[in-house]
Amino acid sequence: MAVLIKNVQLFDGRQLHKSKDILIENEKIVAIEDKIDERLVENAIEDNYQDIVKINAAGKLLTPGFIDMHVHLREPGFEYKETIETGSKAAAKGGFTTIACMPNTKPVTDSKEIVEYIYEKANVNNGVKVYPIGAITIGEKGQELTNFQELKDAGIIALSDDGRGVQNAKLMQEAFNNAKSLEIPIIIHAEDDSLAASGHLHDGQKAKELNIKGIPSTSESIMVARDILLAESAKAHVHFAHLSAKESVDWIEVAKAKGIHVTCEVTPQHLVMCDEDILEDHGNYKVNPPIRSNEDQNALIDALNKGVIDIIATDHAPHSDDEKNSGIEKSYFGMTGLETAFAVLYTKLVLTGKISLERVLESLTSKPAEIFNINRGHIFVGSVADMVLIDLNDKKVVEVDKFESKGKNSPFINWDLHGWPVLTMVAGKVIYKDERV
Ligand SMILES: NC(=O)N[C@@H](CC(=O)O)C(=O)O
Ligand SMILES: [Zn+2]
Ligand SMILES: [Zn+2]
Repeated sequence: MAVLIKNVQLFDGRQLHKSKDILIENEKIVAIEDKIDERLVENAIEDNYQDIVKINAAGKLLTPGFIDMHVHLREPGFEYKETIETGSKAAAKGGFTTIACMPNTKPVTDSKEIVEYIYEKANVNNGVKVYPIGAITIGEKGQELTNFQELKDAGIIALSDDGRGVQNAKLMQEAFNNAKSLEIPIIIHAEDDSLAASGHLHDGQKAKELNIKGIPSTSESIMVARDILLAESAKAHVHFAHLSAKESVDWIEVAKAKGIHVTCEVTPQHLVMCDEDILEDHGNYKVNPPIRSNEDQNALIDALNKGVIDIIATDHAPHSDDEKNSGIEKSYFGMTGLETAFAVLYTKLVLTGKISLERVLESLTSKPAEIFNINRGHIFVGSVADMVLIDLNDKKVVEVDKFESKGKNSPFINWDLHGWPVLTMVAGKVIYKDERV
């Protein structure tokens, strides 16, 4: 099987090219040229008894398949919220071809059995590559470290207690020391429980207005500062999940300048919203860390532009309607995001001139690949054909009824967005296609 994509704007993982033709044979990209002569291709392919699919992609953008290092697939244990299968379908529709899933499942991904279970389930789906993330502590209880060697041997890509912060500094120091000796990155959910103290929204104007208990920025930034220090002393790689506060970003800038091995991510929701955008007391606006002030939002955008923030990750966190539809105080934390991520970023950041298209694309492709050592994220001759075709001019209102994800808890419902993935391919095989392509 061969695919010839013609006249497409190409982002190769580093830069944009105006118009290219790309030939894919079997799993790989075999040619990228300004013009590929179709007759030559047809002859070559007939000789090899292959079928050829031609796609005229004039006006569309082709990029490496997106890589999302922060997804909650909820399996095992919370299949009513999402399964590996429904999450993989949502990923494909959103243009993601590689995702890493967080360990706050039931049971928690704290043993090789659960890692193996996820790999088994993931491989029977549409081809989206799923990497499990193992827990730092047993049951994510923050008391006893898991067996990092066993988890590494089973194939985890990183360690995290996402969903909660590890409160005990001594235990965290030990975790960094062990992770360093095995060269495993640790992804930090930065939250100090005593400061967060069961708040629900950013501790600012909106929380006051709605008379809802706030979560101060210091609950995040104190842990960012602590874990920079602990990672520094262990010489380990620390990656911070879903940054929300200006002060956290300031500490990361300092740490990077000192040469500490620190990387971090930001979510689309924290980049495009601030607490003033919370229009009603609805659970869909509730996420941990909370959507913070406009000043924080601007600091996050600025940091992504400067490279202080390295990558974008969705923190796709599906929940059931019952868990989200009874007001902010009673709802669970978390937002779905795989299917809307690119259109949200493109419409609210690229079209408004706040961030360049290249920077957004790089943050979703080559940068996460580089940081987590994944052999994807580029479109070069010889690379595996994990790619997504995007119609930048396509404009649609977000309708959750059309989501592949079981989670309908999106803060972007009814947003009018440009730039939708229309075809997603893994190793040369089409795994999602808009009916109009
Ligand atoms: N982000 C969230 O608000 N929720 C996540 C947990 C997490 O990412 O910390 C979840 O698992 O639902
Ligand atoms: Zn988290
Ligand atoms: Zn998360």
